[in-house]
Amino acid sequence: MVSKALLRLVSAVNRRRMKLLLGIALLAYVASVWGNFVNMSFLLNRSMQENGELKIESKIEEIVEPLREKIRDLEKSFTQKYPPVKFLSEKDRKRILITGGAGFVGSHLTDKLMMDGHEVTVVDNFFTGRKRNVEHWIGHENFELINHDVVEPLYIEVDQIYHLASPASPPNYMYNPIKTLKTNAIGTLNMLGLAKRVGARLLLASTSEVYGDPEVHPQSEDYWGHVNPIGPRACYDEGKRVAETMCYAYMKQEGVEVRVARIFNTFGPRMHMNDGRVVSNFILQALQGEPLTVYGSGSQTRAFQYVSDLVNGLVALMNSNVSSPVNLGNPEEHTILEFAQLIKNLVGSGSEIQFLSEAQDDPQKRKPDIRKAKMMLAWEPVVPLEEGLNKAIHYFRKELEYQANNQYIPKPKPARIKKGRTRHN
Ligand SMILES: O=c1ccn([C@@H]2O[C@H](COP(=O)(O)OP(=O)(O)O[C@H]3OC[C@@H](O)[C@H](O)[C@H]3O)[C@@H](O)[C@H]2O)c(=O)[nH]1
Repeated sequence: MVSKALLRLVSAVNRRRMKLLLGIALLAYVASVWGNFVNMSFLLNRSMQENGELKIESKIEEIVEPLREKIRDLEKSFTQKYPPVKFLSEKDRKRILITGGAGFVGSHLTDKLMMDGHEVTVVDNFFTGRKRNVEHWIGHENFELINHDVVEPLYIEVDQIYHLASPASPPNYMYNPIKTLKTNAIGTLNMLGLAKRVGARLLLASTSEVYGDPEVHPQSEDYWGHVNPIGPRACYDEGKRVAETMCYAYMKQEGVEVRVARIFNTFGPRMHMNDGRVVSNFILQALQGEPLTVYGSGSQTRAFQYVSDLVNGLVALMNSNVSSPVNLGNPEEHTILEFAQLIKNLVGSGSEIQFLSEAQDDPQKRKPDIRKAKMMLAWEPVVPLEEGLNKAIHYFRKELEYQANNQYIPKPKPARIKKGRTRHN
């Protein structure tokens, strides 16, 4: 009896304990489920938040990255790297003035003389020259750019003057004939005056156009030429002829050291898109699928030199002791029609060839006799025509892209005389 009662008591106690234990276990379970739930929702919340933050961050990144790039570009332009420049001792370093130094030929000459280690001052009135042609030197300690018209006097200390300032393409020099005459006459007078004052040597960039429409072929330096003094080209032809006359008057009367380069047709990168000469016209027309405009029958001939050959010739002449005129050109002669075909092929263009009326007083044949330059300067052109043309084509292709990005594509200028009165100063 007693044992049974005891057993009941123990099991009753156990039952209660069991219930208690079960209760506690249940509570613990509920607590843990609740805990997990809270944890999970916290994690969920956090990941959602992180996700949102990531999205915002990537959005910000999208906006900021182009700005960062702009800052990097600006920093680069402040710490500009220049093309490599040789070091020259004080004794060998010259102070050189290049008039028309921002133009097509002038800017290539600037590059050469800067890279050779000289101090170069470029003077340009930016009629046909462009700052873009020399912008890669701006800020360099050996370089200076002056916006100045050579028709006005210039006072500066220099050892050598390369006098290139003048429009050179027929449409440009015919645009304002009086200004062309003033530039070549008064401009050259001013530069010779400067050369005399400071004891500098002056090289005149003369032209094959002093031979006019030649009756002698090929043209050597002793040919006096066949120029129409009142024709549309006279402002340039006669302007350069009088510039040559002035050089030799200053040499004989004042002892100024002069060099005269008679430059034949030249082409290459940095010709102006609006230049209007045959090479830039044909290349631009071929690249844009427009007809190649041949003036006259296309049987007139020219011989074209690449600009780097010319620049080497100019420097060789300046530093030589040859004071009489020297032809600088490539004697490989072609008809203009052959030339149009060659450019069409090199560009791979389907453009047609269009024959327009002949330009007045257009020289019918031209080819330099370069025996003098070969003998006295040990100079001759080395860049083959096709190689030079491919470089020019590459340049104009890039220029067209550049212009397209800037929403402006100029059309080549036709070599026609402007009617009516033009302004000049
Ligand atoms: O679109 C054109 C442009 C020009 N031409 C012809 O191509 C020939 C060459 O003409 P350019 O205008 O290139 O040059 P030009 O030979 O007439 O004058 C040049 O001579 C030598 C340099 O001193 C000067 O750069 C420039 O005056 C000319 O017969 C001209 O009539 C065309 O058939 N089509």
